[in-house]
Amino acid sequence: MAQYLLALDQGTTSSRAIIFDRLGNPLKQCSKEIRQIYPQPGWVEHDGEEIWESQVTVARQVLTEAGVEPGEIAAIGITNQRETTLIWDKETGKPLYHALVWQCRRTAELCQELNRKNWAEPIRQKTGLVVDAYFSGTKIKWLLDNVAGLREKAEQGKVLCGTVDTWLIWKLTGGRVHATDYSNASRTMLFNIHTLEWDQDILKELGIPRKILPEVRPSSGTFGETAPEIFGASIPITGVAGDQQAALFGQCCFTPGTAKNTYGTGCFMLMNTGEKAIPSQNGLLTTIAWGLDNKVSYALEGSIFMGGAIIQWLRDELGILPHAAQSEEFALKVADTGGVYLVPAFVGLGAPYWDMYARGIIIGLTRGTNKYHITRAALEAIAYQTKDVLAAMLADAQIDLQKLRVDGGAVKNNFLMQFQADILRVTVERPRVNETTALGAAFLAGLGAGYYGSIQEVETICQLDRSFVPEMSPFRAQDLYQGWKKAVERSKAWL
Ligand SMILES: Nc1ncnc2c1ncn2[C@@H]1O[C@H](COP(=O)(O)OP(=O)(O)O)[C@@H](O)[C@H]1O
Ligand SMILES: O=P(O)(O)OC[C@H](O)CO
Repeated sequence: MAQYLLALDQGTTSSRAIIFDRLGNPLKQCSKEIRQIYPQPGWVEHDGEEIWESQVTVARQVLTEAGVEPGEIAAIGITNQRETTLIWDKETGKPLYHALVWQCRRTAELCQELNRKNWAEPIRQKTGLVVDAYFSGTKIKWLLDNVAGLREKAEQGKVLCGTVDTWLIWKLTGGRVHATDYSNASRTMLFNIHTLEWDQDILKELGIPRKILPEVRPSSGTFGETAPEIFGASIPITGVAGDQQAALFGQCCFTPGTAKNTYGTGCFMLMNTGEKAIPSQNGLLTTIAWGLDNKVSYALEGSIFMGGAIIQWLRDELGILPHAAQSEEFALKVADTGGVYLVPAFVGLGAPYWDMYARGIIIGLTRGTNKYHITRAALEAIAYQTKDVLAAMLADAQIDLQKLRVDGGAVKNNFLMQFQADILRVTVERPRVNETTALGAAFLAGLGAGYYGSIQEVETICQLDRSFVPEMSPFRAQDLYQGWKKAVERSKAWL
């Protein structure tokens, strides 16, 4: 009797596998780190074979450790680091180059060229994205232009290309299915998010043959079955979504106006905007949330480069914090930051400022400033950045937000969550299951396999751990936030 769902979560730093029961409880989870390859400053690669090997290893391991037979898995859901691009030989199934990772900046010059050729506006209109090396499109062009013989092979239809989900589907189905889902396609900068087709004009400009790209399918539905030799029995793959969209789904943000923020290394905030693709006037991305029940839902997205990574910096580089978890205790040792602000523009500022020449500052220092003030200022900076993005989102969507759902490694920090609620003036809701990305993939797979009858059934599974309601006076919150805005101005255009 198939009673469980298996989520495969292929992230930037690790491959994970989690088995969930019908009520969304994680039964068992396994993970394996993957190597980060930096061939040149600003270049980031992964080994495609290692992505596959690590993912299949943890999938097998989780089944063994949980004592669950493949036949007890109703369906597999796949979620993945987005934008990262692979290219492989159709015959042998071998990668023809390392995967170019979303963080890789090697195509920045290609993007500037596209901007010079006035592609920014058409690309924004068609794909909802800004022209940036972050997305897959220019990565594919780079591979075709720079890997010897690749363009000819591509023209002859001998190679296949895709994001990490597509690579895993291809491998899991024994090379039978070359497909992706709408949410992943919407991160390539090649996909028209309105007509739901690969865009011929952009493909032509970048010299990418249509035939190397995968078929695009709804996020919930049939993608194929795993080859029997992989797990000892075939398991249907019925859910696929990019990790941030999967987290939005795992947080049950099903209705327009609901939003989640993930506090990991960086922060990614997504708001469901329903069947409307809202163009951003405030530096956010318009993206596809998922395709489900013959409908496509859209989202607005704001990306913050430095989130929990600021805490890692205090720990590893400044050495003033023994463990990330201790940041809460440190912050609570002082009543406030004593007027200190930390603007973590270590790699420039992302949404909504988009200033790549900004650099980090700590400002407002006095003789009385100590490590507790600085730690508190670092945590507060995460909350202020989130407020910046949310303000842009509310301006774009023209709505009011009552609640923000949160997940990721840093949400364990109760001080941060309370301060977030105080600064945003909205209730911050932390879910019972923090593995929302994997849970979202499991939900999509469960719906696609008919394991769950409806989205309403899934909604009953989402449960809260704790809500944080604003306690600080609105005047004080406004005052503090104004200080932040002033500090941000000082960090801009530094280089
Ligand atoms: N208690 C805590 N308070 C603040 N930050 C924390 C805490 N625990 C972990 N973090 C931060 O959360 C991040 C890890 O979260 P995670 O969701 O695992 O990130 P990712 O998926 O990006 O690797 C790290 O940057 C770490 O500094
Ligand atoms: O793998 P993560 O969790 O760092 O997420 C990466 C994002 O999908 C990049 O867009």
